[in-house]
Amino acid sequence: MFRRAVPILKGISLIRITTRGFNETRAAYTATVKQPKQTKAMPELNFGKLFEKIDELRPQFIERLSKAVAIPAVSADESLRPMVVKKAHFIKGELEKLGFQDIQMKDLGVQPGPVEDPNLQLPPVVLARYGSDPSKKTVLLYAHYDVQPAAIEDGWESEPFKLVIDEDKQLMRARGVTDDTGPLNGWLNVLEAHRELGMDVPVNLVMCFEGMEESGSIGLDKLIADEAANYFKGVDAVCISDNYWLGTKKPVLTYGLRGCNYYQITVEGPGADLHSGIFGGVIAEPMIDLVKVFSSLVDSQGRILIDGIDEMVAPVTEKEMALYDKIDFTLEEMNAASGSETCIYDSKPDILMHRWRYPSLSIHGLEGAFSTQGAKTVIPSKVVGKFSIRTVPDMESAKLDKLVIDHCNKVFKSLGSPNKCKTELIHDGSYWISDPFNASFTAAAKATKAVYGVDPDFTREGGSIPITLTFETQLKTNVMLLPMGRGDDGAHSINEKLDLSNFFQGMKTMAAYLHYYAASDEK
Ligand SMILES: C[C@H](N)C(=O)N[C@@H](Cc1c[nH]cn1)C(=O)O
Ligand SMILES: [Zn+2]
Ligand SMILES: [Zn+2]
Repeated sequence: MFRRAVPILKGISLIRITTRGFNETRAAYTATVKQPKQTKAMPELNFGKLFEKIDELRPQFIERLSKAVAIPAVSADESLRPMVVKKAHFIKGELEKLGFQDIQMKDLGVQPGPVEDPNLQLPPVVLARYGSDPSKKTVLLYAHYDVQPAAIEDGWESEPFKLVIDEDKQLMRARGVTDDTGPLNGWLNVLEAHRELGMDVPVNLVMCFEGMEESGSIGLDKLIADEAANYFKGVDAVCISDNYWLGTKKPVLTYGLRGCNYYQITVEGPGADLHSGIFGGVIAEPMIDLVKVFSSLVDSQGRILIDGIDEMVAPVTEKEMALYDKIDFTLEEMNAASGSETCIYDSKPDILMHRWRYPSLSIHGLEGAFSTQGAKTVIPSKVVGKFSIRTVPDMESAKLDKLVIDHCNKVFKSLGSPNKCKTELIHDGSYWISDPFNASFTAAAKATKAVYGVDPDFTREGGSIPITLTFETQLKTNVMLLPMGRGDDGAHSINEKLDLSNFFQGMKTMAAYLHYYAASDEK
């Protein structure tokens, strides 16, 4: 290793250090992707002032987050679509205040697929730039401003759309704090800290914030394809902060995601909901048919029962197996995150493989059925069941759809029911797996070390960010996932939280990442 002083970025001192290669975890990654190529020199930077400023701006950052999470931008709820649009405008306002340029609200048109309102408009994609210096690299920062549904009756300790700071636990609670309003705000705050310090932002920024991620990123693929040679021209790297550490202690960088194909099964028969005392045992009940079809999809050990799916999954290699033991994660962390001891597997490799590299099928819910307290003796006339399959290499989406729909049709036919049954895809998003041996991952690893004092683990994510592969293929760039929150944050669940330390350390990591990436010899 050698050190030599190199020119100083405004406000940041810089010492160049050659890197010697890759740690074991990263070397083991070769199991599933290409061989690593050596990344050249990466400088050491001093972030003292920048990190102090991020801490100092705490009241402003909490206020911005509090305003953002107060807007119930639930993309899955058609009746809340105006709120999703309101949040887009809130973000636009913040971008304007922070001096972003070329801010555009991209209209994606009418929402396709099964919707109640055939004229339902998709929420806009918010685009903005900061800087256009041809001598700098350009980083595209993607995040989503929509959130999952949430209601206090689900068991929240406090109103889901009101930011609560729990001083005892040193955390913030509200829908979206970790997924993904907190990280989205993180990028705005990083920019604010630079401006407050009069510090040069070391890269050009292109922001891309969407409002349909939680509903399959409908409409965004086309926008990215259309803008690849326009708004997104010159993007060198894409950074997404929209997932979580695997556990609660060790920071991670993420190089893979599962995909998600989301389906609905509609079973209908009687002309109206009926009295079960009058019609029970006499007419064919849609709910009974639906439960039969549901039960044919998956067993209680999580095994998918649809023929042909297992055959599409890429085989496990020895090299890949060696990777799992090195990851910092325990069954106890898994249980703590689920709030139970209901895990199907007890070994770390089994848990990780079933979370990252095998498909899973989840049954999410029902429309049209009696669902409140009490004992209503009704036969629902039409029920719509929702389920999804998390997809992995090498599953093909269209082939999977055919297997799923043929399976449901076959099982329904075998029931001999006079009802009607239709299975359809609501949305899909591809899995993604990348080569983490590039300048963007190296910069993020350096940033993580600078903030947390440890090397990050390199992980895959069981969840999905549907647009990731599209960025990679359309912009022909690397994508790097830089999570802010922890594995026990309760994303999509009740009492979603973000630890204050993760918010502030996360913003410091984001800031440091931009500087390390700018200073890297490679793109
Ligand atoms: C990981 C990310 N924060 C997330 O929660 N993604 C959603 C996206 C989604 C919704 N429907 C299909 N994909 C998820 O993984 O559920
Ligand atoms: Zn998300
Ligand atoms: Zn989510």
